Amino acid sequence: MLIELLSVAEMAEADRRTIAAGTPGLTLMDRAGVAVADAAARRFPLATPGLVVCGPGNNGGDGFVAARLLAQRGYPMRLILLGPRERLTGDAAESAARFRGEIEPPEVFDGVRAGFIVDALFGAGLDRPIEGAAADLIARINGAGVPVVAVDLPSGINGDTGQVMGVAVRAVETVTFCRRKPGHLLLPGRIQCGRVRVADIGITDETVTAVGPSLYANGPALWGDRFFVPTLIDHKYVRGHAVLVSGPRGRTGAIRMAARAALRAGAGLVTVASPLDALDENAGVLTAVMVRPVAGAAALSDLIADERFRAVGLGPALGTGPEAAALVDAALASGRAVVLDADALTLFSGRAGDLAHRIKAQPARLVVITPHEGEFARLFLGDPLKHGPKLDRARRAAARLGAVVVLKGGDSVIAAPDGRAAITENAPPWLATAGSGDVLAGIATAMLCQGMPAFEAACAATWLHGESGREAGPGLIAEDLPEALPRVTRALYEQLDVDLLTGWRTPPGE
Ligand SMILES: NC(=O)C1=CN([C@@H]2O[C@H](COP(=O)(O)OP(=O)(O)OC[C@H]3O[C@@H](n4cnc5c(N)ncnc54)[C@H](OP(=O)(O)O)[C@@H]3O)[C@@H](O)[C@H]2O)[C@@H](O)CC1
Ligand SMILES: [K+]
Repeated sequence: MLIELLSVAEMAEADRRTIAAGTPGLTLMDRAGVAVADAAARRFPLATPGLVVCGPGNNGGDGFVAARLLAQRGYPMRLILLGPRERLTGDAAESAARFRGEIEPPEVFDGVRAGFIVDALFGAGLDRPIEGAAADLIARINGAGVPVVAVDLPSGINGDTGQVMGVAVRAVETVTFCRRKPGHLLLPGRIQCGRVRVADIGITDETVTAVGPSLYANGPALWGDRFFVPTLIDHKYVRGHAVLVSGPRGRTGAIRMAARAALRAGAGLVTVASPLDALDENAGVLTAVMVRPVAGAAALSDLIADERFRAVGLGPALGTGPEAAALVDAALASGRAVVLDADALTLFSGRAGDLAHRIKAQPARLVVITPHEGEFARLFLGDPLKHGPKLDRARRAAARLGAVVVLKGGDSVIAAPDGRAAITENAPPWLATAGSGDVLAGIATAMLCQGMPAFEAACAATWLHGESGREAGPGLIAEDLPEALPRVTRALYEQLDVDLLTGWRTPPGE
């Protein structure tokens, strides 16, 4: 699937440019209607009675086209229009005029015997909460117990945010055009969409590029060319030495999981920097991961002054007292790439400005932060940035902090200070388990350690984390995630055409 995601405004701009370049809007609408009719025909046997529910805009226009085509193909079709027919304008009015069947009012809904419904009420033009007759119609659609194919978006889902605008259709399939929109990936939109199909309606790739999208679906197509793959001639220091900073005695498990994940994710060497009182606890159970006694912030500074330590990860069970704060300061003052998670973020509760100040003191250095919603809310306590749609918040936080932000969840959003962002869609529900975030922090540290740029590193880490969750399957505990990474990495190498004997990537055309 194509990786660019277009905002509603970008899609309208691509549409406008395509029309200006000579393709009539009605042609685009016809192609959209064909794609919807094809999707319905693929799903429902011929002669299944269908009901198309049209709204007052161009989404409804697409519905009129689909109804006409399905009727021509032999489906007994009925069509309901919300609002007076005279309100239809432009291409939608023209498409309504070409529809030969009866246009019925919403009141007849309950009397219609349908085997499927095409939802063409609202798409990209939904701009306020749905109330009254429209809300009532959506409730009836959902209550009908009949599969729904949605045109562009399930009506009620905001295309930019994935949020439900009061009420929303629940579809089994959504047919969208040109590229997916953020609302197809962001929750709860993604669930309401069912399967998403992208139809080509003749908007060229050049037009999409010209519109300048900066949002992507997270996957190897986005960052694969920056993913570090070791070759036969590389020694382990090429992959860097990562440091994970342990919490105090009795709270060391989290960092060991992060450390193991970092090693599995390809860091050349991994060291757990351990307070003295926790040394036995850490050393007793670590083997390939090394342990170093690090007595406080000054000792951490000394350790990572060595440039072979490329990346530092800290936060999981670090603590939130002054000693922990000093450790975070030492990491941020070091010039090494840094991943901040959990307690390292809680330490800056309501003080995002202080964190930004520390990060921006070294603008070229890479910082990734991995808050879940609770940590994000604490970080921006009392700040308007705390409110609003997830994608917006992640982007504004990244710009404010000068760091790449991974705002975690079932639809983790990764945002960079330069405005680029990605939405992750491969996380299985069972990935939300104790310690899962610690593992992600470890993988992210490993990606930075291997020299990936911060945005790509964060995207790759989040994707690998999701894949490992899928690979481990239901019932997983966080310890399973690092163990699933080898299989996930092998599959990724295959996808990236990496020769497993040499680590070389197959040249194009080979
Ligand atoms: N872009 C493309 O390339 C192509 C786009 N195409 C299609 O066009 C669709 C976008 O069409 P669109 O812009 O006309 O918007 P649409 O979703 O029909 O809704 C607008 C209407 O709904 C109304 N309305 C809004 N909110 C409301 C509410 N809460 N409650 C009640 N009413 C509400 C609003 O009314 P008003 O605000 O004027 O009162 C207006 O009448 C897009 O999703 C795709 O399917 C294809 O044809 C192919 C090419
Ligand atoms: K719709």
